Amino acid sequence: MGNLLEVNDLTIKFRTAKATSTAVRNVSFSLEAGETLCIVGESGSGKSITSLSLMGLLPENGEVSNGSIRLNGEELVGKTEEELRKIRGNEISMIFQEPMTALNPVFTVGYQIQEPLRIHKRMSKQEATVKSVELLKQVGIPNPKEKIHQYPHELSGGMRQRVMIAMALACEPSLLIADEPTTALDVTIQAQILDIMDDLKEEFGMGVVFVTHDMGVVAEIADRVMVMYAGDVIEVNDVQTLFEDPKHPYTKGLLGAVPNVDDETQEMKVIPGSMPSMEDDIPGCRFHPRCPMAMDICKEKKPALIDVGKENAAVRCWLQEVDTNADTTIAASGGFENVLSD
Ligand SMILES: Nc1ncnc2c1ncn2[C@@H]1O[C@H](COP(=O)(O)OP(=O)(O)OP(=O)(O)O)[C@@H](O)[C@H]1O
Repeated sequence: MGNLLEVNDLTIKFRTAKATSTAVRNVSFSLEAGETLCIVGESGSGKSITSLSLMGLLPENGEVSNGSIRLNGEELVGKTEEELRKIRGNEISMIFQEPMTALNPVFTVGYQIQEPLRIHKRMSKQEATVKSVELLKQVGIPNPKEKIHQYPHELSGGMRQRVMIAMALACEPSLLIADEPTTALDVTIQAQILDIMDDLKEEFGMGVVFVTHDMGVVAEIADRVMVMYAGDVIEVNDVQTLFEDPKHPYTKGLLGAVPNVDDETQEMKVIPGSMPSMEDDIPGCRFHPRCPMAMDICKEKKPALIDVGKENAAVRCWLQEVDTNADTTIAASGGFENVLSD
C-alpha cells in the first residue's frame, strides 16, 4: 500500500520588499494512514509554512517553487484554488492554536460543523444536525444538543478548541494537520484534547501532521519526529529513537542533556544564539554558528541528509558522515550539556 502523504523536495520561497528568499528547502517526508508525524524546531524553522503548504494555504507572497505534495497519490502542487477547496475540509483538515481563526463568530457552532457535511458529503439538514451532535459528543462537549445552538463566544477556550476539532473531523479527512493546537490551553485541558485527538485518530485511521514546540507533547503523541532548522530538515526518526539517541547536535540541544521519552514535563531547551533569518546567507551547515561541535567542513560545505541505518531515519550532519562514532564523540565532549539554559 502506498503512503497517505508523500512530500518530495519541497521548496518554499517568499517575495519580500527586498528580495525573494527561501524559507523551506528541499523537504521530503512521508506519512502513513494512522501515523502521527510531529514537526519540531524553534520559531522560524519553517514548521508552519511547511504544514500550510500541504493545505495550499501559503500567505499571498509565498509559493511552492519546487517539489511535490501527493495525497493518496494525487499531486496537490499546481492545483487551482477551486480544486483545493474541494480537498480542504474533506480529505485534509487543519486545526490551529487559535480556534477563532477557524470559527466564524456570527454563526452557531452547529451551523459551522454542519456546513462541510452539507457541502462535501451532500447531507440533508437533518442528517447534518444528527452528525454534528454526534461529533460534539465525540470531542467531549457536554449537552451537545444544546451546544449546537450556541455561538463561539459563548464557549470557553477549551470548548472552542473541541468545536474546531469536531469541525475538522466532520468529513473524516484522511489527513489532519495540527499547528500548535493545544499551546494556548492549560495543561489539564491540553491533555484531554490530545487524548481525544489520539482516540479519534485511531477511530478514523487518519494521518496526523502535528506542529509543536513542546517536546512533552511530542513524547505523548508522535510516532515519528521531523526536526527542522532554518528551513532544512536536519533529523528524522521514530520518536523512541529520537529521544533516546538523538544524532544531530541541534536535536540534542532541543532535548537537553538527558532526553527521556516518558518524561511528559520535558520542555524544549533554549540553545544559545539565535536562528538565522531566511535572508541570511550562511555557508555550510546553517546551524554551524551555534553548534558546539562545529568542524571546519561545517563552515564550508552543507551536509546532505543521510540515512541512518533504517527506513525513514536520517540526519543532516557532518559528524554523522565523517565519524561513524559520532555519538561517542559528542557524548565524550559534553555536547550541549555545558551550554544549555532552561
Ligand atoms: N508572509 C511571509 N512573508 C515573508 N516571510 C515569511 C512569511 N511567513 C513566514 N515567513 C518566513 O518563513 C520562515 C518560516 O516561518 P514559519 O512560520 O514556518 O516558522 P515556524 O517554525 O512555524 O515558527 P513559529 O513557531 O514561530 O510559527 C521564517 O523565516 C519566516 O520569517
